[in-house]
Amino acid sequence: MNDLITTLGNSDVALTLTTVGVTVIGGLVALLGGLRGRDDDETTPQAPSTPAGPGVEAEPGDEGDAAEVVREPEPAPVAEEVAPEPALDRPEPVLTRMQRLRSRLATSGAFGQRLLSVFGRGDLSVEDWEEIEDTLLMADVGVEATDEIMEELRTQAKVLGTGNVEAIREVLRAKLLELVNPDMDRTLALEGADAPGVVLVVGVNGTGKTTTIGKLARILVAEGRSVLLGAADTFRAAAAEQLSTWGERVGVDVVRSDREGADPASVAYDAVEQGSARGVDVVVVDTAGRLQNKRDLMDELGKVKRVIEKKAPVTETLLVMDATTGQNGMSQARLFAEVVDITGIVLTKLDGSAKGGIVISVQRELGVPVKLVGLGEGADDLAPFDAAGFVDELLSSPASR
Ligand SMILES: Nc1nc2c(ncn2[C@@H]2O[C@H](COP(=O)(O)OP(=O)(O)OP(=O)(O)O)[C@@H](O)[C@H]2O)c(=O)[nH]1
Repeated sequence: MNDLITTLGNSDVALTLTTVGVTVIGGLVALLGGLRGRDDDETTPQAPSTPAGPGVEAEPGDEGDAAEVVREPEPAPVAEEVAPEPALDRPEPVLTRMQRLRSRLATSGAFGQRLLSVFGRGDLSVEDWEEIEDTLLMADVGVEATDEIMEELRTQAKVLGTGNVEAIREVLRAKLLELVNPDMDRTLALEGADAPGVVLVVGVNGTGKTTTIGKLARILVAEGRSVLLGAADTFRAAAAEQLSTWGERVGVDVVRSDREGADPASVAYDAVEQGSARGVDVVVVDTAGRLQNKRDLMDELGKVKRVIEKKAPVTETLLVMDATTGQNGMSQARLFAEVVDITGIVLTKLDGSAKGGIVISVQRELGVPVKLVGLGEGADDLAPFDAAGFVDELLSSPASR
């Protein structure tokens, strides 16, 4: 019908037919919407994105007709929700995305560059060494790793001379690389055995969990995988809405309950069950991260995981962490790690943080690799974490970027 509308739109007669077509679509959509409204108490999958949206939007001169549909008194709220459905996005390929994001990472977390500028002063005073230590601590590298780096720098500075910035850059590069650990396996486990891969996403609300899932869905779609999302953050209805919006943009369905406070484990189960039935490659499940106390969290996340695993094993459990929250974020991360087996960390908001060192401290603390980094609010601002690239950017001079 999409093609039909687009083709017919080139003649006057067709314009009339198109108008009828749009109205019929609007009516059907309203009908479906009405049914959905009555199903409020059930966990219902979102209707798949209809391809009519792009066709209708591409039609020049159709705006008035579409607006008419929206103005109809009866179906108005639903038509309003569905009629302006955007054309499917074409997610940016991962490689392009990484190149674009590297400069943003550099300008935000470049504490390495600040350290090198101190060495550029030549003979270092006690105050200069303190400044180096403070810079590392302020960047959330952590006390232990800071001690290690300081020791290495003091030793090597004696041998190489503090003013030899290029040689010190190499020392610092080697040490940071060792601490970031390029040997950790950062691939996402997305392959289920005779079942979809299941990615469970946990973390405190506000860290960027839902946004990250939206961005991750785009990456997976760009890689040619079929995806289904599960909105098991039932604590806040807006979270499911937000997830649906992300899903619609790349043509990914969302299994959700419209009832606030529905059982998260049952939504998660439905998502995995439907994912299996449809034969999708990956199901990504969003969860609520309220932290009233450890017991509640353990009960809720534990149950979600147990119930999902009646259907298929969870292949990847990602902890989403806000890089700007420093030590507070670290203690939350520790708590989540006690409650579920974290297999990877997503570090968000690295663009707004001068604390790139959190990569080192969180990996060291949890023994789990940072697998993805969020570098902005844009749809394609999520990239796989690349240890060597990260360290190089920390140390690169602004002129070389
Ligand atoms: N600058 C920046 N902002 C981000 C990034 N990731 C997420 N955000 C923003 O952080 C805010 C919170 O993101 P959400 O995805 O709603 O957080 P959440 O953890 O899902 O929280 P709930 O929806 O309450 O469960 C939003 O304004 C996002 O746009 C990032 O990498 N960089």
